[in-house]
Amino acid sequence: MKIALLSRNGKLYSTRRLVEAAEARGHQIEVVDVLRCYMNIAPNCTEIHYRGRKLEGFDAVIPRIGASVTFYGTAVVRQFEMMGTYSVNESQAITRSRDKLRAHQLLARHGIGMPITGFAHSPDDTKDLMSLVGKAPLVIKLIEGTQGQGVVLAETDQAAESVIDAFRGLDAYFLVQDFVAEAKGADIRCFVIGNKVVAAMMRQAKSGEFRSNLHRGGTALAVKLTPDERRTAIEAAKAMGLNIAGVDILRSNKGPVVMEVNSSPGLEGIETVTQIDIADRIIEFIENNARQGRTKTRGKS
Ligand SMILES: Nc1ncnc2c1ncn2[C@@H]1O[C@H](COP(=O)(O)OP(=O)(O)OP(=O)(O)O)[C@@H](O)[C@H]1O
Ligand SMILES: [Mg+2]
Ligand SMILES: [Mg+2]
Repeated sequence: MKIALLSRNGKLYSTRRLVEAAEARGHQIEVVDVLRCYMNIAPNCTEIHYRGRKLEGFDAVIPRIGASVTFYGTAVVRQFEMMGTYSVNESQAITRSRDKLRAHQLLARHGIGMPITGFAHSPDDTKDLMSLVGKAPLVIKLIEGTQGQGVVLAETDQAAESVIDAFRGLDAYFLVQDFVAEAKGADIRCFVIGNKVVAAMMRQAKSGEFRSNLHRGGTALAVKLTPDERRTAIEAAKAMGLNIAGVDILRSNKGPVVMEVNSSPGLEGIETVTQIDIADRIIEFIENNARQGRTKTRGKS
């Protein structure tokens, strides 16, 4: 197969591993910087150009779209889909999971467990919104944060109100969530490929911190999932329409609750901790599923 790996940086661990795995399985793979793709958008003529040449003949695309380039990155993936090229994660699915508001609505619609979550626009509704979600401690997070940035724990109702006012002052969209204290600063990253969880790790926040992100000094170890956790992760990925997903869940008193679904989950932490060759499993999945024209996006050329 000829595979395009959409990634901004060929030196990243995940990018290097996917290239290695594809080549080891006898495929041709090219790392393509998504921001250097440009498109000819005309009736009955769908093309992508890259550094002075036309990109063509690809059997599959692996999108690794960073949060800061979602808008342009998904447009490029959509263009590939319009050309009939199979994308292992579709543009629509990436867009769905990136927007935390939309993602939570979809999870709720599918009856998947999540922390009690509220959204509001007007400052006049802050008090009532807080009463819907429950009493402090509350977690307040920006809709488009990553690596734990913009995720705040408010220990009292007063602190919660101040944080909400501050976010509003910045014109930022955020959600208000019930704090799952019983998770004790640990969350579980489930790596889903197709309809299987192929690897999982638990991330524990450093002491004095409630955010378990490795970027915030958390540590990771392999973990055995319960059948309920496994099912929840698979259903969450399916609700987004993602074939490859990193589903983050918390162990709450009412069972597993999903915090977010990542469409470009990193490989470094989880491959290191579990010693599972996830890159190889991704390429294997593509071998079994990539077909010309297998995309839900309309308007194939
Ligand atoms: N409702 C909650 N209850 C308890 N802990 C929480 C809650 N929400 C978030 N956390 C903790 O804060 C961390 C960061 O939250 P979240 O994953 O939502 O933010 P993020 O900025 O999107 O991070 P990521 O880099 O994983 O995308 C979580 O990994 C978890 O440890
Ligand atoms: Mg996130
Ligand atoms: Mg997270």
